[in-house]
Order: sequence, then C-alpha cells, then structure tokens
Amino acid sequence: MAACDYFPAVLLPLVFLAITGLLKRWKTTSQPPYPPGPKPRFLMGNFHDIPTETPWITYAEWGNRYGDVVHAQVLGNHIVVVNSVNAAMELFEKRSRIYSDRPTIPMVPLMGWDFVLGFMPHTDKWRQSRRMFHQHLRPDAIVAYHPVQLRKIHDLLRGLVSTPEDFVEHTKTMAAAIIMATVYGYDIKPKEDRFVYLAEEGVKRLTESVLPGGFAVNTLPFLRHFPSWFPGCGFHRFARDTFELLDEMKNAPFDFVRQNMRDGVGKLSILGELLENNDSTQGGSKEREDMIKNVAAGAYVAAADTTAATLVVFIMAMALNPEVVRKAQDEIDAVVGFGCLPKFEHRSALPYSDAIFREVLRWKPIVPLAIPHATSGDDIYEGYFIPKGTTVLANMWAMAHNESMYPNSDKFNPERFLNADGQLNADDHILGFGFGRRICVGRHAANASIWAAIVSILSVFDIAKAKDETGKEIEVEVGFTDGLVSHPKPFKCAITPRSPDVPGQLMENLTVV
Ligand code: HEM
Repeated sequence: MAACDYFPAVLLPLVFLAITGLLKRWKTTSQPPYPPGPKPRFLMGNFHDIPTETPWITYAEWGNRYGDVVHAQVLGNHIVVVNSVNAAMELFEKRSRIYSDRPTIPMVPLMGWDFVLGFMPHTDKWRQSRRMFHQHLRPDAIVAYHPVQLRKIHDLLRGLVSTPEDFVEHTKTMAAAIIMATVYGYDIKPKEDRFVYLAEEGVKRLTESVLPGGFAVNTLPFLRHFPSWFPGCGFHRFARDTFELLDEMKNAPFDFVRQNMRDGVGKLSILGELLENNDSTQGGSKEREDMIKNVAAGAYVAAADTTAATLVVFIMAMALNPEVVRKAQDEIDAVVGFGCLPKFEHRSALPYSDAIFREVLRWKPIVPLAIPHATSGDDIYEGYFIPKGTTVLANMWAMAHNESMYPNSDKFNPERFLNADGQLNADDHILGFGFGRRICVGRHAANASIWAAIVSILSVFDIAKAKDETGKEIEVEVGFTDGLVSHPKPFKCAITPRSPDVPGQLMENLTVV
C-alpha cells in the first residue's frame, strides 16, 4: 500500500499528536530523563531510526553506543530495548509485576487473534490460561508425550531418507505433527491437511499484519474507527476474512476431539484432558470450555514455527561445522550404538549433543526480540524514567552475542557449554525462551522435541555442504528473515544416510518406541 493512501487519515492526527506532544513535554520536565538513546526528532520522534531489517543487530549497536537499556520514541509511543542479561533479570524477573504486560497491536483483536496467550494483556484471564498451559507442559507432565515426539521425529527421518533436499518442509511437518498430536491427539496427513492449512494460513496472516508497516492501523490506532472504504482502511476486510478463518481453525479440531470423546475413542491429548476435567469438576462450564479451546488453538501458533525454524538453524550449523557432526556421532555411537536410535533415557549420557542443543539456541535465537513486553506502571531504572505503557524489547540476540559472555560469539561452538571434563556446565539458562512471567511456557516441550530431533538426525545422517555438478562445495549463506520468528534464508546442504543399510532399517524398525 502506498504511503499517500494514508495521507488524509494521517494529517489530522499528526496535528493532534503535535499538540499532545507539546503538552506532555511541558508536563514531564520535572521527571527524571528517559534512558539514553538516539535523539528523537520533533513530532515523529525516532520514526526514521527504527530499523525494519534485522532490528536486533541495530539495537545491539545502540546498546554499544548508549548502554544496556536504550530508549526511543515513535509518534509519542515509548520503546525501551534491553540489551544485557543483567538488565533483563532486573526488569523482567525482579520487577515482573510491572514488566509483564503486552503492548496492544490494533490488528490483533481486529482479526480475532487476541485469544492467543502470547498477546494477552497481564490479566486474570492470562493467569488462568497460562495455568492451563503450564499444567500440561511442565517438565513432569511432558514425559507423557515423549513417545509421540519420537514417533513424529522418526517420520521426519523417513522423510529425510526419501527427499533430503526438502529438509525445511520435513521439519515443518514434524513440528506441526507433534503439536497436533499432543494437543488434539490428531495425526496429520502427510500432505494437504485441512487443520494444518487453517493454522498455517492464520499464522501467516498474523505475522504479516503485526510487522511494522504491515497495516497503518498499527501505527495510527484511531483508523479502526474509520470505514473500510476510507483510504488506508483496507485492513477491515483482511481482518474480517481472518476472523472467519480463525473460527474454523479453533472449532474444527475441537469438534474432532469432542466427537472422539463421545465415541470413546482417540488418544491422550492435552485438549481431551482439559475438557474431561472441565466436565467432571466444573460442570462443563461454557466459559471455561471456550478458554480451553483458545488455549489449544494458541499452542499451535507458538509451537510449530519456532520448533521448525530452530531445527533448520541446527541443520545450517551442522553443514558449516563438520567437526561438530563427527564429535556428536562418536558420542552417540559410543552410548547408543551405531545403527540404533537414541531415546530420552540416553540424554544424560550425551552431554555433547545437549551442548549442541544449547549452542543452536544461542547462536541464532529465532525469536530474537522475544514477544514485546509492556510496562503496566511507571518505573525508575538506574535514575532513568520508564513510563507506563512503554513497549519493552528483550534483545536476546544481543545477549547471546555478548563477547564477554560468549567470546567469538559468531562461531558455532558447543564446547562453550562444557566443562573441561566434557560434562555440561552451569550455563543452562536458554536465553532464547525469554524472561520473567512471560517466559515461553512450552520451553520444556520444545527442549525435548528439539534435542530428540538433533540426536536422532545425527545418529542416522551425515550433514555437510552440498556440491555442485563439478564436485565443488556450495557455500552456505548464513542469512535470516525478519519478523517475530526469524527463519534461516534458503540454503543447500547434503543430508545423507551414514550407512547404506540405514534406509532399510529405518523403514522396518522406526515405529518401535
Ligand atoms: C524452539 C522453540 C521455541 C522458542 C525459541 C520459543 C520462544 C518463545 C519466546 C521468546 C517467547 C516470549 C517470551 C517473552 O515474552 O519473554 C515465547 C512465548 C510463548 N511460547 Fe514459546 N518458544 C518455542 C516453543 C514453544 C512451544 C513448543 C510451545 C507450546 C507447546 C510454546 C508456547 C509459548 C507460549 C504459549 C508463549 C506465550 C507466553 C506468555 O505470553 O505468557 N513455545 N516462546
């Protein structure tokens, strides 16, 4: 959409902003200063300084110039970027009462996406929904899902045997299959699955519309009161269509589980358990049933894309680091045995593989700025004023690439998580899962799926750079997309079975868990 389309809708409010900006400035002269940051311009603030490409890198540079906590202002809205672990612990953990809200993104409720836990404000409804998630995703609860995770990972291995070049698609299918099976007890079809289509399309629309520049209404919220024929207000139609899509996305798998419960069939599933509990202890409360439906639908959004993107980062890192592949395979062969598949029971005896897992999430955190937090009250940090309603970004990329904590931080090096005796060191806080009360509630499930996929893939396959027709290695371009979830840009690599017997073995033995 051209910027001039917004013009009529933008002019009047800018005048309004100018007046309120002046009033605010007059009111705040007695307050402590905002944290340091790039100098704002009159009226537009730092509008032109906010990067649209790899913002986490620009914000890290701001961190080097201005300090761990950087302030910017866009059209009167405050943004604070937190660039160090210490500041993140102080604000998100110790002051979690203030730093656990989420900013309102106008397109989210307009499309009907506000049922998702990650976007909910810090309210009682969020607390109840989070409790439901936690009940089924805490470390002791997820053990029940290990067999399903392994089953879907073994499907991934089969996919890699038949069409290794489609590794990105296979990781996506695996991630979708695990979440659909655990949440709904539903086994997705290998291709063109309706439930997966609905969820993917919904997530795509969500990602498109929350990005800066996605829709004018996100920057100028009053536009939501303007009719859809008004220039710049085409978002109304997009929001209506998405609303209908989400309705089907929530209801179709829910009806599937309800029907299974009525027929007395179906497998262990998070939704099934939550509904059974609701029916038996809450008298089948409709309000709670709706909350359960929302929790289930929200899980896909948070789980599928993140898990798949992380596995592709792992494959990229392996293609670039053959010595890491070899070391991991030596460890797996010694503990599990060549030709056998690892299980969760082997994990404690495979520290090097666990170090790879930690390093994958450090090297490239795929949600580099976490989900934006917001302050629900005014605060003073080290003498600087952070007002209520500030959007607070945790720059996890900057933290994971802090040279004093992780020297030579661009290098993929699992050894940084090992002691001299080869055992895992104490650095087990995975920064990529965020902070405080809003820390990723699915992190234990993600940890299990990703670790198991890593060791399973390495036990069966070699991963290396691909070669062209002349036998020359094709370089792996290390690049990442922008957006809430940042995916590796397309690259080529060679994923080949370690032994000619493997494909046959895989086909025969893999379902045994
Ligand atoms: C590698 C995989 C994953 C990564 C890197 C990841 C990362 C994150 C991050 C950075 C946040 C925001 C934390 C913050 O605001 O400080 C988050 C929130 C969340 N994640 Fe994950 N996640 C992953 C997998 C999962 C899975 C498998 C699930 C569910 C089964 C899940 C469920 C959630 C939910 C529900 C939230 C919102 C929490 C809230 O706002 O209270 N995530 N995740």
